[in-house]
Amino acid sequence: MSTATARVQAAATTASKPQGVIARARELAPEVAQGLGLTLVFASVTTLGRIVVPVAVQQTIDSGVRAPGGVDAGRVALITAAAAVVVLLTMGTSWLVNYRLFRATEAGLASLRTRAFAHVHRLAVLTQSGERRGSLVSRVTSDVDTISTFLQTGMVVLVLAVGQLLLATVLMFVYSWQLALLVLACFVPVLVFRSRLQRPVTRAYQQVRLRMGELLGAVSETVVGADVIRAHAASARSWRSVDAAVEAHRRQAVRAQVATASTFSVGVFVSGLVLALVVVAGTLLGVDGDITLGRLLAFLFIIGLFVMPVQAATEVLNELQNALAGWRRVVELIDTPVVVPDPSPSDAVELPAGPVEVRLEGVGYTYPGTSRRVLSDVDLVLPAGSRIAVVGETGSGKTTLARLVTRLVDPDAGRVLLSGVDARRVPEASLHRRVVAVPQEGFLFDTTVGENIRLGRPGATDADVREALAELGLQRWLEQLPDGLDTPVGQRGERLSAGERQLVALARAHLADPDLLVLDEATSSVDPATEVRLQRALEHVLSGRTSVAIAHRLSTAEAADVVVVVDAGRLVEVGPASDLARAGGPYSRLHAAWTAQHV
Ligand SMILES: Nc1ncnc2c1ncn2[C@@H]1O[C@H](COP(=O)(O)OP(=O)(O)OP(=O)(O)O)[C@@H](O)[C@H]1O
Repeated sequence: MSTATARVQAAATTASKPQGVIARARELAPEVAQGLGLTLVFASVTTLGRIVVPVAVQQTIDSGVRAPGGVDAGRVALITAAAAVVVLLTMGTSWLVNYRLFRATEAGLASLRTRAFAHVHRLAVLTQSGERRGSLVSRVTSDVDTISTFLQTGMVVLVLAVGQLLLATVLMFVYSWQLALLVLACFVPVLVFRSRLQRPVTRAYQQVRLRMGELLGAVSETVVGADVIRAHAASARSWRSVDAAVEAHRRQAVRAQVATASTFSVGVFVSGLVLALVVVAGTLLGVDGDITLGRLLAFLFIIGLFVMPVQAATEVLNELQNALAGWRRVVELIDTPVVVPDPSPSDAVELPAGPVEVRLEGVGYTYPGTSRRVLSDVDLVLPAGSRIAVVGETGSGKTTLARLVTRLVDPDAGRVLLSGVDARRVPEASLHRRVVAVPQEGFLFDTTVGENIRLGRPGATDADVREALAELGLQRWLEQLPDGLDTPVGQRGERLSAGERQLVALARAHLADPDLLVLDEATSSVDPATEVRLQRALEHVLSGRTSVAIAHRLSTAEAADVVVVVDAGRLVEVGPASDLARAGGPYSRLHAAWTAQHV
């Protein structure tokens, strides 16, 4: 087991216990607990305020309306006014409790979201890749939402409910221990029964969420793959899968609602029954002179105060479980070690100025979670300022080589030296200012052409962007665009052609002006005019700096100073294109195949 995997597992184990999750969550979002003490004081005042009404009823009746000397109107007015003041005060403290909790939790959750998002970015490209990307996003969005639901609504309810339950119980015993025992005798079995009944309800809702996830998956697949679906006339098939997912969700939601309604009805039935029993038993006690009318009426109010928290607490305990599960997933994400960690400040070294020399010494690499070595024993020196083309069959390891050179991954054997410095010792921020990678399909953001190019050098002016385009010979292309630099590119750049997207990606790299450029040449075919533009732009982008191009075109390989041939994870040939073409090895076969394509 690798140390990284061991660390992930250790983090997951510590955080899997509820205390562990809560302790780690407090470290990650300390704002949530800030001022909690005062909030709890306000919550206690609010709870105390709730018992004012039954006490006022009892006092009004027993010592006001049924006062020994007849109705004491002054006393009734005094009690009513006092009760009104306390109720108003309670309204204020209840507002304060909510406000303070919202403010603290929003601050905590905002920093948790930021940390989680930042961590997702820092995780290796590999950890983010594939189906995990969706689940990472859901951790930062829906998992944090379950936490916020509990903290902002559930926690207040829970704190108030516990206080209210205790106060109501004490008050019931103060007014009539016999009736209090009667109420408890009815509710204890209900509590036991409800917690049993709650489990299937929880499970049913988990299933509902699962079905909702499947439904969203089915719908998003039909939206994202709309073109393919239409092109293959496969709409019927996709609608069938969406329909099936909608139906599965509907059935599960009904099942969950039926289960909830059953537990709710039991609660309503028992509260009604208890009220009736208390009225009967209270009347009998009253006849015997054991309870006053005021106390009996107050008691009926208190039953309400007792029932409400019992019902609310069971529901909130559910939310608490969801929130704990949410915390656990977010904490696990944040505690997942970064696969390419930044060096410690004492170990950090900046790259020397000027074009970068790349040296690979005994480099080997195996993707995490796999056992096949995709690169082995790679020894290679790429002189500063030279132009290198990497060629090889699909799956031979070219992209992996590029990832190692740009430090998107670290080798598990050997080392990568950039201008003599181990890439692991160069801080990420400065490394990526000097070393820029241009992927095959450069991602375009849903903004203008100018903004997308400016991404290469934030702070560049429009004039800088125009100058970069002019240097690449793209002035005429820019003039053709409907709004010049302000032309919107659409989502993922879909309003531009594939070739134009590549032009934007090249301009972005040129503006960044790196000392080492690693480029995965696009394979998508473009029209001849754009092809010429691309070739010319590429020439400019690559000149004057060290460049490593994963070449898919003969022209790129032939223009390079050095061609590196990768085959099944090994370097099999290195040398000038003209020499390799005559050597009769793998490159000459590739060269022959390319030439045949162009005949
Ligand atoms: N993220 C990954 N996880 C696991 N295996 C991977 C991953 N990326 C690539 N591989 C495997 O590593 C091997 C080399 O892949 P690589 O992408 O480096 O090849 P390539 O030469 O760039 O291919 P192409 O020309 O098709 O882009 C392949 O067998 C591939 O299946």
